[in-house]
Amino acid sequence: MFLALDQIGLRYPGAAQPHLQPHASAAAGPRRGAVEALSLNLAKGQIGVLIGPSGCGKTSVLRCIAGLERLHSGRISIAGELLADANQGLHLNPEERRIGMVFQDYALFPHLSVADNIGFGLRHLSRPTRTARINEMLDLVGLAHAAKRAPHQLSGGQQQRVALARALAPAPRLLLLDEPFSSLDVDLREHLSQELRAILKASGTTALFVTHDQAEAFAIGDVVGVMNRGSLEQWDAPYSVYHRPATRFVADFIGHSVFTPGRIVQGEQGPVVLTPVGSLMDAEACALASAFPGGLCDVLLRADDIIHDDLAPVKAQIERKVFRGADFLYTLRLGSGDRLMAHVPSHHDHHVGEWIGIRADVDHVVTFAKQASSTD
Ligand SMILES: Nc1ncnc2c1ncn2[C@@H]1O[C@H](COP(=O)(O)OP(=O)(O)OP(=O)(O)O)[C@@H](O)[C@H]1O
Repeated sequence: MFLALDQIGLRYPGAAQPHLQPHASAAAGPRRGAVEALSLNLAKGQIGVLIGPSGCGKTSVLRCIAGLERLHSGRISIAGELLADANQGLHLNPEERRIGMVFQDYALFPHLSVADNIGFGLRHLSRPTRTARINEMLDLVGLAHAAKRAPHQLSGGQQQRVALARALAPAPRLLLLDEPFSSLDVDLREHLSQELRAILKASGTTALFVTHDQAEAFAIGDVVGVMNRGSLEQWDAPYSVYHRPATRFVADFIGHSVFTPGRIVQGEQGPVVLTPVGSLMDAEACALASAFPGGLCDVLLRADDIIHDDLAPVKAQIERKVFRGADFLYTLRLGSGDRLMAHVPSHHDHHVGEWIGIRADVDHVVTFAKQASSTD
């Protein structure tokens, strides 16, 4: 693998990090670090994305790779070259790693033109080579017309593209991007995330991107990783992270979903999960009844899995609704008391308190061991 993180750990000197262990007690074991035994791989040219709640350690992982933090444990290599190894006490300095970084604040030099910003890391090159590379980067990010402008004469999105071009200009082996679009508005972010992916692919750049935004993660990443409390809970294709969450945390964190009580029984064509919204089948991947005591489990039901259907025998009462443009996100309560969520096209504008017909249309049945409270 091109980029390999092997069981890396990071502890900030003197940091108590109490919120990393909200229920900490002597029985909870040793103090957790900001990053704990985290492993991941990226192939050359792949784009990886890390997402997770605030404080879970995403930025810390990037800082370890960049060489801004020393590893407490584990090792990091690029193309087989060790950059850091806690056991050997090896730690290459950031400038020795040939890694580019793009941050949330574009950190452009205000007194330099766009072209000179992009050429900043190329001062060791001859003038013609440098100019050619700057022009190549300007074309890549679609800013050839703005070469002579100052950064303040550009929009936020354009400035971020200059920052990207500047980071790519020295042809880093790896590009790290830490929430580069977080100060931009939603429409622009969506546009830029597609553009970023195209630029990274066109230049064959291997990249690791950090974001809070799931839509952005899915739009950009070849591989998406979900972090929780310093650990990586899943590192997988975006489709799998959404449809085949490896842990309950990932299932809960990604998308709008609830866990509802279910019971797995053996049907003629494979396991069937009995739920308050009907029987679900996924012969290929559903857990067997024997996976849980008595077949009792919690079933993941995403808002996309619940279809509003007036003719459906199962009825649910609308508790809350949020208008999202193309659809409403309804929070529904069944007669049994179980809660569900549903994305319903916005022309189905029902009132809070109304009962509507629903049915489940689940392609991938995901089950977990039962927990005491399974409705939220
Ligand atoms: N320099 C530091 N010294 C001590 N603790 C730190 C330092 N930097 C980060 N931390 C702690 O390490 C943990 C992980 O922080 P990090 O910034 O990596 O998380 P994050 O997932 O990137 O969060 P966010 O999404 O809010 O940026 C947090 O508990 C944070 O408070």
